[in-house]
Amino acid sequence: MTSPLPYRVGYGEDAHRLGEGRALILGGVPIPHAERGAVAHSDGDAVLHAVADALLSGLALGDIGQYFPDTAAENAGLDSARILAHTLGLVREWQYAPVNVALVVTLDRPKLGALRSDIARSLSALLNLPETEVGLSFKTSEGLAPDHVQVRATVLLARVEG
Ligand SMILES: Nc1ccn([C@@H]2O[C@H](COP(=O)(O)O)[C@@H](O)[C@H]2O)c(=O)n1
Ligand SMILES: C[C@@]1(CO)OP(=O)(O)OP(=O)(O)OC[C@H]1O
Repeated sequence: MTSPLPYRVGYGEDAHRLGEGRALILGGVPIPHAERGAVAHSDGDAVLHAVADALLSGLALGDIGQYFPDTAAENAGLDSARILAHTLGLVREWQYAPVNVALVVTLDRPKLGALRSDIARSLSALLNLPETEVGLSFKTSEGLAPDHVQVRATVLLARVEG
């Protein structure tokens, strides 16, 4: 399976409500001292969900909910790294590979700046990309949406031979 295009662009988003008693995991990194975490069927890693959706959208392969329904008991508490690994497998089947990713994480609290390199390193390992190809922006909602985490992700995919 492949397409004639040498490059394809993908875009994904995810948002989760923040609730007490939940861990906040972003890009595979548990965020220390987070007062609230993502309320979700899986582990709620909105970064990995947005990146996986961006990869799928770049190849017009739908979205993660089609592959990992939130109605399936076996997906409860799912490690989102498994969603990303499955998605990367589909990308490889289509003979593409990610070239770079660019993300915007909107979260009022906690501040994430001190964790930028931890999150970039984790994403770089999960995506098999150099850290220089993982762009991370953090934004507050300026108090407009204090009860949720939102992530937007773009990815460039390049066709690979064989
Ligand atoms: N969770 C967050 C949100 C933002 N930051 C950093 O704060 C700076 C100001 O953000 P604004 O939304 O007010 O523009 C900016 O440098 C962000 O990187 C953060 O570290 N963690
Ligand atoms: C990941 C899945 C599956 O566990 O559930 P959630 O963790 O709720 O996440 P979401 O981004 O809302 O949608 C995809 C789901 O199918």
